[in-house]
Amino acid sequence: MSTRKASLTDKQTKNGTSKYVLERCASINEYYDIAFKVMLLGDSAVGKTCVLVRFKDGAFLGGNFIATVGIDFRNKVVDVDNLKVKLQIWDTAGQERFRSVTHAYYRDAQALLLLYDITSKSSFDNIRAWLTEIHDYAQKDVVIMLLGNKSDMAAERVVKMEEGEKLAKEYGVPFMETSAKTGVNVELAFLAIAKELKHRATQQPNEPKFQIHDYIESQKHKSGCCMGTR
Ligand SMILES: Nc1nc2c(ncn2[C@@H]2O[C@H](COP(=O)(O)OP(=O)(O)OP(=O)(O)O)[C@@H](O)[C@H]2O)c(=O)[nH]1
Repeated sequence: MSTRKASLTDKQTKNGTSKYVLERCASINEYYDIAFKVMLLGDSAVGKTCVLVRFKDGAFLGGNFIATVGIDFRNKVVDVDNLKVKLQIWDTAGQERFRSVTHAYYRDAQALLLLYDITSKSSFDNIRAWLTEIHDYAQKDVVIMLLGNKSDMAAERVVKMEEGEKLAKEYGVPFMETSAKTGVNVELAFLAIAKELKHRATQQPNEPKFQIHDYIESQKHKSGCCMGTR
């Protein structure tokens, strides 16, 4: 598939860390009970690839920024209430010229992580346009989460956390600030999504609905870390 010109592979090869490619191959056969497709969306350079690599490998892809070409994916299996949940996470190119490629993938996604960069006002202002695209191309009941990334860059911040919260509230979606560099809230974001999707897929009629906002709040308090989570 020509459009899956592996962005991660490109980046990793250029950074001399091709072990990621091998790890991806090894993980393909990992056992799982249930699988979901998750997509990362947002402007170019907001940190989508770095958030994915942080979640998958616990590492930060620093150094020169190399834009994703087209779309690529990586798998990660997480435990949710004694079930192995495989997240197939699609990393999309934020650049406008790849938009028609990524549109084709929206309809298969059960969850979308929509990112902006807290040091980039334009990436935040474009969130409304991204939500319009989501409305046009994604499934009606897709799970959406808004992430304000690069929370470690406090000195360069131009988007207040309250602005992110307000926008998320307006659209009724969960929100948190993340840092692919320090790892703050990255795992929590994906786990919350995995739990929501698992509950939707397996919920019995008399079972209470999973409350993703409450879950995020409870985890935030449990970890004693509240920086950047709402
Ligand atoms: N300080 C800091 N830098 C980050 C963070 N996340 C990403 N970056 C940097 O931001 C730049 C862009 O990151 P990418 O993950 O490649 O951005 P992207 O959204 O995948 O960009 P496209 O592939 O063009 O869509 C890189 O130089 C990263 O090192 C973060 O949380 N903190």
